[in-house]
Amino acid sequence: MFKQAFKRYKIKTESPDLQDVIDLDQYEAINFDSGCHNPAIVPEIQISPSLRVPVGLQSPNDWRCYTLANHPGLLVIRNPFTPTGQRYWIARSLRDYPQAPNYVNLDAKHFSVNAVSNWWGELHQSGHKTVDQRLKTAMRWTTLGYHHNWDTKVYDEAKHTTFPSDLSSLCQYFSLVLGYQHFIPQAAIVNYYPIGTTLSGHTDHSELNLAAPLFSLSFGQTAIFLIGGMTLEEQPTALYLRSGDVLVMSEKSRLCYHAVPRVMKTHKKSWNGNSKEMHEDPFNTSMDSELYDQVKDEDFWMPFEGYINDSRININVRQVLPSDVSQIHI
Ligand SMILES: O=C(O)CCC(=O)C(=O)O
Ligand SMILES: [Fe+2]
Repeated sequence: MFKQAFKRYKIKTESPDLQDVIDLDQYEAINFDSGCHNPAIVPEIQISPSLRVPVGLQSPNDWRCYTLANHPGLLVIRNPFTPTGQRYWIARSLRDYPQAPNYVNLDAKHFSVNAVSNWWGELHQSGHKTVDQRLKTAMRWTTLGYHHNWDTKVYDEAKHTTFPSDLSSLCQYFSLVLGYQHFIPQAAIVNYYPIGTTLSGHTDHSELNLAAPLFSLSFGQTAIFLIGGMTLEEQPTALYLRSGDVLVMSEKSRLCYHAVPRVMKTHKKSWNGNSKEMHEDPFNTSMDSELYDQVKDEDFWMPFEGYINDSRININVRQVLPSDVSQIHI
């Protein structure tokens, strides 16, 4: 069931039938227009009044948060970011996160040492369009914090670097707003999806702590995301994940099969536009405030725009260890 659905959306030669793909924006419009109660909207998010909103996010009072009736534990916060906030995370994911000592999929056999250690810096050096294009599309993932070993599917205490504190604060904020008191971001995979690339069906079960939620941030072009059940036999649900969307896999959905069969061009560039900065007293001091200012400048932003115009970025954040454990014991 899962594999058939994956193939149906992936199909390249013709455009797939998108009728069954859940569009949270449409869904809300239809239900509000007809005045009926929307069962997919999580009725209320409990927000602690003492929590200060990080820079680059809208007030949680303005968030729209959805859950799917047949996938308990799956939540989507529909783009809680401001345009500048999106630009900041896009720039961090491209310029900074792929830098050594973080791990990337690029290897020294096929790419220069500089490209492996500083992909974005290297990308604009060659002066050749085809060389740049090859390097641009070759980047598929970087790992942060505990680095997942894709072959053995284990995390290893020896392969551990500092988790970026800005991303940690952001995800901790999301987790607190949603009522998870003890979430500690310890590992992240940043996935890069040039249009035409996919991620096939899998479950994420390598973490020692499978009770903790998983936070998945989407930026750039739109994904069709498939969420299924605990086995590949169950029929998955398809939904659009758009730029800025925050997907949370918790409880029953934490170990469900999921995939990205397609990345589609969007005409709504929600990372462009005026950010209504709503508070003067931003709390996320771990953010790179220089970068936050720079991304507002169109000249500085241009190369990032060039990348995100035909790619999607996903930042996938997990807690690896049980809350009372400080390292992986071998
Ligand atoms: O790109 C996505 O939305 C999902 C990525 C994912 O499932 C993963 O990194 O494990
Ligand atoms: Fe996954």
